[in-house]
Amino acid sequence: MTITGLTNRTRKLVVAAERLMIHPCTLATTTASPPPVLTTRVLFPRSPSLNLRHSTTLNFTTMNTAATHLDTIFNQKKILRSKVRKDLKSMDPSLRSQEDDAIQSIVLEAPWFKSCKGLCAYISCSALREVDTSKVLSEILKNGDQDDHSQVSKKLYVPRVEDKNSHMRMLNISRMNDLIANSMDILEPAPVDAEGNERKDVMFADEPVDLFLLPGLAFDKTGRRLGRGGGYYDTFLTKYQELAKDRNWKRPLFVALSYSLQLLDDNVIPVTPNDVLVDALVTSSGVIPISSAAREMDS
Ligand SMILES: Nc1nc2c(c(=O)[nH]1)N(C=O)[C@@H](CNc1ccc(C(=O)N[C@@H](CCC(=O)O)C(=O)O)cc1)CN2
Ligand SMILES: Nc1ncnc2c1ncn2[C@@H]1O[C@H](COP(=O)(O)OP(=O)(O)OP(=O)(O)O)[C@@H](O)[C@H]1O
Repeated sequence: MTITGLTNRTRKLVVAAERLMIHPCTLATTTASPPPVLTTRVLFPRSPSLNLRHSTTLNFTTMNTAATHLDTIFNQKKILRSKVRKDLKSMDPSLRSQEDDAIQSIVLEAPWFKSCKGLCAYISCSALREVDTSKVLSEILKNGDQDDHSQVSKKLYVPRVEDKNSHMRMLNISRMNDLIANSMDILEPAPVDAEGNERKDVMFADEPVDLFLLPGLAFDKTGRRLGRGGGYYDTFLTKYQELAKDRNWKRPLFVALSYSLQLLDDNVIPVTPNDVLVDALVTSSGVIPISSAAREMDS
């Protein structure tokens, strides 16, 4: 069997399984509750026949073992997502609004935010109980005004889902009116602006972005992030990292915004080799720098 002819989902699984063989991932043996967390390293033998770049032949026994392991991880993610969604739904609304304000003030005051010239940020969706980004976004767009010189003016790119195959683009907007609700009720930009011009896609921009503000369901202090399961962000962040490397650009900072209840004990969040780690978290208590890049930016 060859890699060509596989469905998109199977191809993703094959690539993840191949990476799993090369970089065995950590499988959390407990889910969201209860701590303490014990983690098991699951080791798979390396198999030269699994390097798809050099061979199109798959070793099915090894592939099946890896696929079963991945299925277990995806199931654990699913269970954890349900638990966090439930916790978010029962979060006290006044606590939520306090945390929304605190997190956004911390972002607006952070040196890495103030100095950034371009960023990709999510448009928060209250139905999904995501940390609010509306104040941050309106501050950025206000800075686009010619009369406002209080901060470095920033180019803002926001997500647009193109299809169900984890394909998302980040398109430039200059006002909130540029947005319309999609089928998931998330605001996103139309591909063309009011004048009929194609919106700038960050993957084709001449200038890099310095920062990503990331959504998610759960996070930990080692940089793990549990998304909503679409694979949109992991796919996008991996591609953007490759672009930055090809162009010799500084890698942007990946910063996730988290309510306190979304910050879980270290290593409880199951991960696969495709999951991209974040550099820092912002909670209502402050910035949690994780990577060395984040520690440098925060000082
Ligand atoms: N504000 C925001 N925009 C975003 C994302 C996001 O997480 N937040 N995305 C990040 O990928 C992409 C869209 N992906 C999404 C994936 C799932 C759901 C969603 O509604 N999930 C439901 C469960 C649906 C189900 O299980 O069938 C939920 O989480 O409650 C929304 C957006 C791009 N834009
Ligand atoms: N059992 C499975 N086998 C193969 N692929 C799966 C399985 N379960 C989920 N996937 C796919 O893996 C991809 C990544 O899922 P993952 O759980 O890592 O997403 P996520 O990190 O929560 O999402 P995001 O990156 O958007 O924040 C998705 O495209 C999903 O369709």
